[in-house]
Amino acid sequence: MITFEGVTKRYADGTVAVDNLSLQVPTGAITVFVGPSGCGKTTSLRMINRMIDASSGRILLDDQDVRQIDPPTLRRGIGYVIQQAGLFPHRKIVDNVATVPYLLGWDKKKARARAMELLERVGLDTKLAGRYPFQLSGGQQQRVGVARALAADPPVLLMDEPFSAVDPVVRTSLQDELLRLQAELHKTIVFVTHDIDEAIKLGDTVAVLRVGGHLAQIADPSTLLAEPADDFVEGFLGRDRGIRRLSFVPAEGVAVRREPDVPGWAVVLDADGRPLGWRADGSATGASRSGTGGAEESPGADDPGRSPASDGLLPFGTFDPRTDSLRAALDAALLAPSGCAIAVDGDGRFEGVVTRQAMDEALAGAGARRSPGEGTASHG
Ligand SMILES: Nc1ncnc2c1ncn2[C@@H]1O[C@H](COP(=O)(O)OP(=O)(O)OP(=O)(O)O)[C@@H](O)[C@H]1O
Repeated sequence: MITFEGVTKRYADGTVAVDNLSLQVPTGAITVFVGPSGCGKTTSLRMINRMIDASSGRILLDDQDVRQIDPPTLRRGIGYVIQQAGLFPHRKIVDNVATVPYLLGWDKKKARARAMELLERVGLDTKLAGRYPFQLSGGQQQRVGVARALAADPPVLLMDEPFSAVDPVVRTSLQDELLRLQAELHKTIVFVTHDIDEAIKLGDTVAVLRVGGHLAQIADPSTLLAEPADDFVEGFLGRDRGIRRLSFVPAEGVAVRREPDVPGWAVVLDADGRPLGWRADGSATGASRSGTGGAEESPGADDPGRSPASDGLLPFGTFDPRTDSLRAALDAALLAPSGCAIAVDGDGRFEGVVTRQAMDEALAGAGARRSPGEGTASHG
């Protein structure tokens, strides 16, 4: 746990970057500091590892005031990742990653072995180990930056806009990779961004700051979207809050009808029981059977030369009620001409359909729930 207790930072020119900030960063989870430019995010982050010292107040790492720990010792337990990775240009990738182990006096072989392991962990081909930073793409360099921060296995990771210099596609994959890593490593991560969507995707807890280093609100993303504390937070969250919040409501509560049809429409399955598309009732050319597991089978299902379109099938959307969010279920419904989502298992096999009424009820239920900790659906 990292605790800010009435922390203020006044720079030499009198600028108050952070003003009486009090908040808690829970152990083993991702806490995001988000807010507009100049609101004191970076200053707050850097006070944790004492790259900047607070003017007043205290920051406790577990129960110890960071001012009582000398900076090199403190930073050994705190990984740090910055925008554009900040790699040493004249060191090979493997040696960049092994920087902290070398500083800690590990022998070269052990430090390099650790570096290779970490390159794999962050999704990089170990063949890149012998290259120099300029020979890597921006996204690859960011992954190296994350690997380097993790090298000495610090319990705390500080990440300052680490993904903001890469294009949106690479950024999404870096975010996904961080969530995957965190599910294994359970580090205490403080992540700074000005992008509210990134904050909502990555944060277990999101602290919204306003200019002057004031805490506007701290909450889990679902609560933040449902109950912004004031107009500033509401404006910063942007539009579509209601829809975005559905990402945090699990789809498992949605009623699934086991039969493969709804009034006017039938689901057509292939021989393995995977959906091929919707067919309007009355246009069916195959034998129409109903009942659990008795979906209508497409006449062209086993013929790879025949596309669903050539069988007159219409688009469909699927979701897995065990792992997906209500937003994914709603999206699946919106993709279908029937207006109904198709539930599938982990192998993509048909399980049932969600009638429009069932979807309405699920959405109404989601709207009624306002308490934190309501959902465990995966982020995004
Ligand atoms: N060394 C400094 N001396 C004086 N003022 C500073 C110094 N560093 C930062 N500031 C000011 O402190 C305020 C907070 O800066 P900080 O970098 O913490 O904000 P930020 O939220 O991280 O901004 P951004 O998103 O633009 O990076 C800003 O007004 C900034 O100009």
